[in-house]
Amino acid sequence: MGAVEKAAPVVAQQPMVALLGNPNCGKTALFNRLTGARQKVANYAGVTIERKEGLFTSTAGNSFRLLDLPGAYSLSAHTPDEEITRDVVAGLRAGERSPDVVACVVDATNLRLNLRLVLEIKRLGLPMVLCLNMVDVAQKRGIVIDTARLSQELGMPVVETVAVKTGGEKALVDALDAMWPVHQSQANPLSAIDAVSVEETQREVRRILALAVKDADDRGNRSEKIDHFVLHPVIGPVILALLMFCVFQAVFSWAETPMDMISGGVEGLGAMLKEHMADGVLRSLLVDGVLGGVGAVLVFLPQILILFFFILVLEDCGYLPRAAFLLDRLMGGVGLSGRAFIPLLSSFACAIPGVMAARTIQNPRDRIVTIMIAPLMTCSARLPIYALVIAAFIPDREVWGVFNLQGLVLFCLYFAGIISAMAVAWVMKRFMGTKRNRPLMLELPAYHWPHMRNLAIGLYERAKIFLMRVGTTILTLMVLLWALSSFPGAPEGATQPAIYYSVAGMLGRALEFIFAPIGFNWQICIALVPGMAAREVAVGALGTVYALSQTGDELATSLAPVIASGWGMPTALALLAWYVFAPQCLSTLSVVRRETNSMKYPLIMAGYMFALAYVATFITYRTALALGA
Ligand SMILES: Nc1nc2c(ncn2[C@@H]2O[C@H](COP(=O)(O)OP(=O)(O)OP(=O)(O)O)[C@@H](O)[C@H]2O)c(=O)[nH]1
Ligand SMILES: [Mg+2]
Repeated sequence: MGAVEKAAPVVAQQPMVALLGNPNCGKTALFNRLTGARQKVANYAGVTIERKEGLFTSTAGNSFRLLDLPGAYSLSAHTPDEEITRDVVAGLRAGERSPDVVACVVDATNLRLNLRLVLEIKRLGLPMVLCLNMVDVAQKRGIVIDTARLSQELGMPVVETVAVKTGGEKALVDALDAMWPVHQSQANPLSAIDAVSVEETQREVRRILALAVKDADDRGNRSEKIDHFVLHPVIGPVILALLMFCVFQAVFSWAETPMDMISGGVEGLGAMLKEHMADGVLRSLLVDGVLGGVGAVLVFLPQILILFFFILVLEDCGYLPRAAFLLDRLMGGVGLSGRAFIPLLSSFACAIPGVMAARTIQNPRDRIVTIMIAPLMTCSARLPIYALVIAAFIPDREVWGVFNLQGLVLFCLYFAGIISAMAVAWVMKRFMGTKRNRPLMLELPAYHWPHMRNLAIGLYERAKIFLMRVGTTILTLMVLLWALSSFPGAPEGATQPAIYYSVAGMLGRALEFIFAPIGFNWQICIALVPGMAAREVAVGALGTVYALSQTGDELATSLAPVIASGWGMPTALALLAWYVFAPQCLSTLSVVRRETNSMKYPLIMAGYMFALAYVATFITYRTALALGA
């Protein structure tokens, strides 16, 4: 081997270091710590699995490229994620440079599971360094690892890292520096891995563990004590429900001040424009189109961030896999596997990553059903609509002394989405024929306090995505809608506001035939048209439509009071029901087409969701009318 290495030339550009390891061992945390903001996120060519690459410069001034690979349990790939990881390290992916160094990241508290992959990768013969990550947790649990011995047994440098601590990555950087200059090398064929049986690998893992690791008696540790309650068959679900409940309460009560500040700012800006600009087309475009539309969506940033703050905290401290575990039985009841939990949970952010995450489900029927119900989970784009209508119609008061009524309604809307998703899954499973599912086997990580840096990065990314959408898609659609709503102008002797006679007004009135039975007026109908492209656009559209509907010269203040005086309670409830079900997101439908590689599923999805939406809205509206709400 030495002779071969001497002959190999030094890597010409910056060497490529690949971070590889089991899911959840801290690769991404390490990646973020090493690269900071110097990262590029894209997809692997032809598939929708995220590819993260970054750059970093070591203390010695050497510069490396870093690749964050999808987590894998084994190189004999079982899931599309694992396939990518295998192909990239083995240099089998066209257009993808194979790594020059593999930094294998392992969870130091779970070497028994993690070392198997290490041994597999070692057989590829690439230069390697082993990162014992989470040594902070290992230490606390009294796990003592003899790194020198481990390094000797594995035949590679072994370093200890704490990816969530400043400076916790230093040992890895030093180890990479020690490998400088990096020589070109070629991975052995994958058959080298298959040649060794799983049992043999397992035996080798046990042998090494016996030599290098002393595990203090693990029983009675903190996580297990906590899990005694959290995973309890009765107490567990109660805790889960309470937690979720508090989250939705907070979404309303904490967001109030920042929302007031944003809408105050938007209004102030509008007032300033009105004062300093002559009345005319440009002023109307800026005030009614841009500020009225975009401003109406922008105020929901605080609520979205608060919701994600909680989701990220729960994920980071290790609660989410437990929730999956708790819900496995519930999902089993409708014929879904617990594996569907993660895709469905992601769908609360947005159905698109959810649909893509369904790739990790091996059973094709389960996968299809999961994809089909993902858009029923309440995505963050619905939040603006829900929040707007709730703020306008649901009184902000206490119920039973503890709960805030607005939060309670929001909770119910989320719940309605979940329940109907389960019902649809159950029906689809009937149609497709049933098949028994194996119970969920999940690695439950130890609980730990969430890390500020991870939280901050997660929230920053959410905010960026939201603001990008506001600045691009929503802004464009708003300007377009403003144009459609402004021309042609009102005829002589008009009795209605000008928008009533515009192209959009005509369109809205035409649609009223379909939507009047479920309680929507022509303003809502207009807003639904651009709202077909993406849900939150409808809020902006209502902003524009109502800004242009204002008669006289008074300023269109925030939207909530305007709709509160314009709609009845039945219409408000009907609109909420509509948004629980309506398939108003073209991007989701196109991703479903791509992921299922057929037009059939997006069409079925759009069809069943429209039908559900219409029926649910009809019932809601008629019931509310009958009850005299
Ligand atoms: N205490 C502690 N926690 C860590 C450490 N490294 C990572 N974590 C936490 O472990 C969790 C998983 O980390 P990630 O970086 O997302 O793991 P990953 O390997 O990228 O996971 P996948 O992308 O799903 O394969 C996060 O909650 C981190 O905050 C560490 O060294 N110490
Ligand atoms: Mg990761």
